[in-house]
Amino acid sequence: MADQPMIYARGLVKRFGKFTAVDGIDLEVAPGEAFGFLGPNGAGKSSTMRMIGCVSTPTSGELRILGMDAVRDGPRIRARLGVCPQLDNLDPDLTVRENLVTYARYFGLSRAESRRRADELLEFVQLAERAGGKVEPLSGGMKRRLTIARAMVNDPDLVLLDEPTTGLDPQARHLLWERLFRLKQRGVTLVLTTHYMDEAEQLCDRLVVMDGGRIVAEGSPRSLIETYSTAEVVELRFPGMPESGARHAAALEGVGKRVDPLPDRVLVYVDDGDAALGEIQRRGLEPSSVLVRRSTLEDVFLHLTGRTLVD
Ligand SMILES: Nc1ncnc2c1ncn2[C@@H]1O[C@H](COP(=O)(O)OP(=O)(O)OP(=O)(O)O)[C@@H](O)[C@H]1O
Repeated sequence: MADQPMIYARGLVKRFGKFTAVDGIDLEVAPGEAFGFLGPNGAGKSSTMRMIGCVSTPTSGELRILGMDAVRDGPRIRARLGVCPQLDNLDPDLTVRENLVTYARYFGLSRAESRRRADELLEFVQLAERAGGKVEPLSGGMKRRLTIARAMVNDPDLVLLDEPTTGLDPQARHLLWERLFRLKQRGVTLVLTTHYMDEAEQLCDRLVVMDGGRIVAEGSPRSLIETYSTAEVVELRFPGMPESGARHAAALEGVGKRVDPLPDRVLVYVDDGDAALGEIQRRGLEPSSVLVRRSTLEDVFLHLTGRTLVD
């Protein structure tokens, strides 16, 4: 049981009519891992998560969650999952604490146990002082934290988070990441979807990059960057872009390992940013702005698909 994967999928497919949203994916998530699905809108991340959460039936393929069959054992699996959906579905008529207590009661906890569990979780997500207030006035970040607390009510083995920080401001995102990191430290297996490369880099031990319903790459953030990108990226903006982009990209050929013209900038993939800047100067190119940065998962995605993660 200890070595059994939390999630095991082989040839997993989800079709909606003739449309294939998830196109034969293989997955294994180990206990205690923080695992991510990174991809743009429409990549098939949510469709996969809904099958893992046993609220959507696979069209074909094998899917085992916590060692059980996702189709046959749905109710038993769901009882041991924590689910944080993309849209918060908190009850606006209840107080913050009552949202958790009501949920805990579904899982068979007594009223006293439910209140104790709710207070402990509100402490954990730093909402204790809002316990008696209504949900409505909470900020977006607070509502997300409350949704995460609710997902933890049944002390789940596996927590599924669908785009946990979409729509939140940077401060709220960082606070949420910090709390999720604590959960990970407690040994909870986290599975999340995101189209934010920084979120995937911060939280995930391992991830799959999804595009068009398929897995296009898999590994740790670091190994993906090492495999599919270079150590550094030089970002150059030129006057007259986007029209002048192709011309400037051609003039940059050979400066690094790869040149990618985007509408608003040209990316040059290099091992050594300083050496590349020297070469750019020698070639007499005159960008209006220059930035040297380290490679990210966004660069990996661009390399694999020719597109950016977020439009
Ligand atoms: N119930 C449905 N009926 C028909 N098509 C669907 C349904 N659910 C999802 N799709 C389609 O399947 C594709 C994958 O959707 P999915 O929500 O899994 O993508 P995603 O990667 O999670 O993107 P997002 O970030 O927008 O949630 C999309 O083209 C979507 O329109």
